Order: sequence, then C-alpha cells, then structure tokens
Amino acid sequence: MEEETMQELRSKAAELLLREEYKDSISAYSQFISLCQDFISEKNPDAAVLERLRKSLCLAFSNRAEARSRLMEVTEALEDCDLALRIERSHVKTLLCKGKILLSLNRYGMALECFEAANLEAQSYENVDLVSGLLEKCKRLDYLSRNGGFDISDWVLSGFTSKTPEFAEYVGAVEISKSEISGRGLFATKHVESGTLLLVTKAIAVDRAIMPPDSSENAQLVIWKNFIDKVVDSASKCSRIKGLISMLSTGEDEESLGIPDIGSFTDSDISSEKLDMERMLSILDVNSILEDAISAKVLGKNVDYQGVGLWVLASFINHSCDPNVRRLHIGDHVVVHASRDVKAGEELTYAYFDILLPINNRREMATTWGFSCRCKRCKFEENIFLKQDMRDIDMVFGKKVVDMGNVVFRLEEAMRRWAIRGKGKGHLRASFWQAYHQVFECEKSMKKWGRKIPLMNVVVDSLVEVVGSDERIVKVFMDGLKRGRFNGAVEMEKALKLGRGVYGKIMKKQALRSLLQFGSAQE
Ligand SMILES: C[S@@+](CC[C@H](N)C(=O)[O-])C[C@H]1O[C@@H](n2cnc3c(N)ncnc32)[C@H](O)[C@@H]1O
Repeated sequence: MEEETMQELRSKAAELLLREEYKDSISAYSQFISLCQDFISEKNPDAAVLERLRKSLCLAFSNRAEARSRLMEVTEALEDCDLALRIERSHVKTLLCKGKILLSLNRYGMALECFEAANLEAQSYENVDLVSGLLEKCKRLDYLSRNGGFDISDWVLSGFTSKTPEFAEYVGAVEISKSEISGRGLFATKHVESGTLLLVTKAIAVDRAIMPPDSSENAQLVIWKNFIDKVVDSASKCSRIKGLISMLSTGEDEESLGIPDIGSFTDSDISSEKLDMERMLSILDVNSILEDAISAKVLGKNVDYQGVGLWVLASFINHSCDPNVRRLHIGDHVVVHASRDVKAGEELTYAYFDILLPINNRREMATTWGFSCRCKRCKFEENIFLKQDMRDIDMVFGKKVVDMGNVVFRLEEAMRRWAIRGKGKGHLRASFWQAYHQVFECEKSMKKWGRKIPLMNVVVDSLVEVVGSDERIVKVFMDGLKRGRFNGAVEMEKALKLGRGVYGKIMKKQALRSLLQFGSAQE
C-alpha cells in the first residue's frame, strides 16, 4: 500500500516537473522522499527492494534539485544534488545540474569537476552532446577566469550586432586592503600600464529600462524598486550571495570592517551572515552603481538605457578625484581596467561622479553620495582655494562666460606665480577642464589665446597623469588630430594609448580605432 502511494507521488512529481510547475513538483518530491526514507528505515526491505528504492530516492533528490534550480533556490538545490550524489556518486543528471548551478555562481573549478565526472559516464546518458557542450563551455570560462584573455574586437567591429562576447569572472593583480581614503579599498599588487585588465565581475542583480530624457523620478524609482526586489530574492535563495553582500559597507563605521581575502571571491565557500532588511537597504544605497556613471561606459546598448546594479568586488573600489581605473559594462559584467599607469601597492579608485569640476561642485556631489571626499586632490585643492585669486578665477568660471580663454590664462598665470608644478597643475587644470575644453574646441578662441596658454598636448598629458584617461579628454585630443594640429603617427599612437585608458586592452587596435572615431554614433 505504502509502495503504491510512493509510486503515485513519484509520478505526480515528475509530471509537475515536466509541466514546469516547480513549486508543486518540489512539494510532491518532498513527500515522496520523506515516505521513502521512512519506509527504508522502518521496513528494513531486502537487498533488491532497497536497491530499487535508493535509485528512486537518488532520482527524486536530483529532480527536486532541478526544480529548485529553476526557481533559483540555489542553496537548497545544491544540497539536493549532494544528497543524490551521496547515493550515486556518478549520477549524470545530478552532476549536470550541480555543474550548471556552480557555473551560474562563477565557481568554474568546481563546475568543471562535475562536468568532467559527467562526461566520463556520458556514454550511458541519452544526451551526450549536451554533456560535451557544457564541458567545453566550462573549460573556456575556467580558462578565461584564470588568464583574463578576453577579446571583444569582433563584437566592437560588428557595431555590437554579433553575439555578445563570453565573459567569466576574473581577478587580476588586485587585493583588498585597508585604505587611507576610507575603510577597505582595492589595491594593485603589481605595476600595470594604462588599459590593463584588473577585474571582471558579474552582477548579483541589475535592473534596466529604456528611459527617455524627460522620464519622471517615478520611473527611476520603479527601476530602483525592481532592482532591490531582485537582490533580496537572490540573497534569500543563495547563501553564497547573501554572504557576499553582507561583506559590503553600510557606509557606517568603515574603519572597523573586516578585510576579506580576495581568494574567497573565486572558488572557496562563503558563509552566510545575518542580513536584515535595514542593513540590506543601507548596503544597496552605498554600493549600487549606475551603468552610465561618469567613469563607466556601456558597450553595445542603446544610449537611452539606464541600469542600476550590484557588483560585489567592484564595490570595494573607493572614489577619488584622481582616479586610476574605469569600468566597462558589457552585458551583466563589469570590466575594470587601469585608466593610467598604476604602481604596485597603489589604491585603485574610480570617479563616482564628475571630477572634471572645481572642488565646490565635487563637494556637493560627494555629499549627495553621503561622504566627504578624503582624496589627495581634494586635500590639495582645499588649501589652494583659500587664496583670493583662486576664488576670483572660480567665480568668473562659475559665470559660464563666453570667452573661457581668460579663465585658462589667469589660472596658468596664477600657477606660475605660486610655483605649482607637476601633479598640482594637473589637479587644477582638471578642475577647470571645461574652460580648457571650450578654448581648445573653438578656432576663434585658439586664434586669440593659443599663444598665451599651454599647448593642448601638454594640458592633456598633465591631466591624464592625474585623473587618467577620460572620454572627453580623448575627444579633444582626437579633434586636435583631425584638425591637423599635430604630427600624425606619434600622436596617433598617443591617441590609442589614451583610448586604451578609456576602453581597456580587451580589444585590438582596429576595434579601438573604430570606437575612438565613431564611438557614440555606433551605440
Ligand atoms: C562602495 S563603498 C567603497 C568601499 C568601502 N570603503 C568599504 O570599506 O567597503 C563606498 C563608501 O566608501 C566610502 N568612500 C569611498 N570613497 C571615498 C572618498 N573618496 N572619501 C571618503 N569616503 C569614501 C564612503 O563611505 C562610501 O559610502
């Protein structure tokens, strides 16, 4: 009688799974599993029956894992996989299910073990091609995650119409350490040149919508709410994701936060911590980033797209008004690269907001971010802005006068009087970038001021040395090249170096060229 009930439950559960009614299927399998386990322990069946029941139990755990994985109930699905594999170590269906879940969690090494084990048994499995396909994909991702050999050239050259390139999470020459800016930060472990890939990380969740320029605040709130729901849902279904999120700062008491080992983000276990809703919301407030932020570039998407997401490893990157990294958003991945040469041990920072502005404007933006900026450039400029001349220049600049040449001229003269050299010059030029920009882009202004102010080439070099490559700076440089202001080949090489600072080294010269010349038109 009991065996009959079990048989009925098992058939019902399998049918529900086929019909993609996962919740009901999980419930039916749970009942079957419980009855089956009781039967085995209470009835002590003979060897043949026991063997049959154990096989059924293994399949039930495996199918419940499948249903749970479809609902993204990752932690419970993995537990079911392990229960099934404890009964039958090389159960192909379970190995595939477990491998796919591990792959979705970017745990390539462990996923590879599952697919390799499944492949050994695959001859007896009806879908041999599926097994070998998954094994090959996992090998590729595992390889990319170890050596970071991404190349998006073909995709860029196709105008982003070909298949989006395959990305795996990658941790380059970086570590998390105590920051002088605030709490923890990400640091370079070796000298890297501009454009070097440092990190590729996949979003915990991201929400996007097409947002026309005049869209209401309400529309933004909808994106934000959807995004929060997605993160909360993922964290509730996956203890690893919950563990990762709980490492992040709430913006309070950052100096007391623990310093996670960078290795724990790749293939090791992360324990789940307590994470109530209040803490979760503070974490999202402090760490969520916009895809179209100033130091980011969304590749392959419509310009009206707006997206907000959470990328855990990138969340350890502090802001600086002298940033040295930028990020590209490609699909759900964030790709972080050096935007200028970086020395070993240097903290990696990007701009959370526009830093090509004077200190007062930057202060306001930092306040809306909830902090007061403690970067070196702000400290330097706080002192300089005590000078009356500096405040006068800032006032004229603030009036958005038509002829900004006067601002540039007065600033350059003041820097000469105050004997400001090297990085200091770059800092102040960055603050008044819009004035330089206006002059360099206007033939009439150049005729009037050209001889009295430094060459554009010189200004660009000093800017990039302190704030790294920036699309706007590169554009002015490229426009200068097109107007024939410089000697061709050497300057073209320099333009490509600047371009690598903006777009990274994950594409060949030809693709980079196309982005530099036609970038915005293609997106
Ligand atoms: C995304 S987190 C960066 C990592 C964070 N420092 C940590 O320990 O986890 C953003 C928070 O870091 C701090 N922060 C980042 N850049 C800063 C800066 N330039 N000056 C002061 N605080 C900064 C602020 O508290 C901000 O809310």
